[in-house]
Amino acid sequence: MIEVKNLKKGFNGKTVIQGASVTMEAGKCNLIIGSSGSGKTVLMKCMVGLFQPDSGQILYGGQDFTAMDVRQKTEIRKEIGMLFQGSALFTSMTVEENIVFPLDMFTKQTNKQKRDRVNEVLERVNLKGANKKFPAELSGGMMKRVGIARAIVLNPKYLFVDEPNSGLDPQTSGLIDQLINEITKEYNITTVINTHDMNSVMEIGDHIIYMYQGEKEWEGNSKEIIFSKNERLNDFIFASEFLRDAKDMRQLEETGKIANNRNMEELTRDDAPELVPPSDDPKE
Ligand SMILES: Nc1ncnc2c1ncn2[C@@H]1O[C@H](COP(=O)(O)OP(=O)(O)OP(=O)(O)O)[C@@H](O)[C@H]1O
Repeated sequence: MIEVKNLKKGFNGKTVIQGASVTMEAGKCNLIIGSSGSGKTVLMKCMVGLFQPDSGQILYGGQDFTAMDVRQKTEIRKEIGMLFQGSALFTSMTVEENIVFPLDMFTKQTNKQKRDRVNEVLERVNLKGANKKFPAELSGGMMKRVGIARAIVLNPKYLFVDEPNSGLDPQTSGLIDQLINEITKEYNITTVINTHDMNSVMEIGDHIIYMYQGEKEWEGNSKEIIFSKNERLNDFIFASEFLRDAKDMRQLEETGKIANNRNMEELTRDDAPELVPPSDDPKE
């Protein structure tokens, strides 16, 4: 679990994060959403220690990361896996060399142990045997999977993923989301994802934080987001006409004003009660 308490961060006198408080839960995909410039990346960079907050606290498993010295912060960083935009693979290194990099940095494992671990994570991301390939030989989705393999090679407790679906087609995006979601549950990782992708929000949004102008405006899960009454959030997620229509349909279904498929089956059974159209008479 990661707790962010009253976090503030600004640049050149302009406050970007205005006292955000939020908890990232273990074993869940915690999604940060919000329009461009709302502070999602700055919040994430503060959490992983790439930016020093102006004030507030970030607690990893109850320990205050912001108050730690360099040695203590390094210990926490060993527990953090990161996948930032574009996969950020080293292009001159093979897949295996890319994945072994954190093991070289942070462990004293033997070559055999490292090779075994690389093979294990490659298998986990369905890239068995891709060890000797170079990034240029891989598709965008495969590169993301190598990035995920590298991010989990140290068995992290925390996983940070920035825009996992950027540059991917919808189907590949779905597969990457699925993989991140499975890994999160399998290893009980606290996963934090910055995303603009509404499919991800609906598919893997165990816990969603909506940022608006540097503050947490709303939080909830993928079921609650559809019924939220928060106007700013609704303007953001239902920006497209299509999604607005889909939302209206879903609300009507939920409130029983229209028959969904299941109701329709029940209503058309031979023994179903006779359908009586609703009356327009205001007295009834
Ligand atoms: N290093 C920096 N120096 C100065 N200002 C910065 C810096 N990093 C971010 N900002 C400013 O902080 C604000 C929030 O930026 P941030 O990148 O967090 O937005 P975002 O919500 O992640 O946007 P996007 O969805 O486009 O990635 C922006 O106004 C940006 O210009």
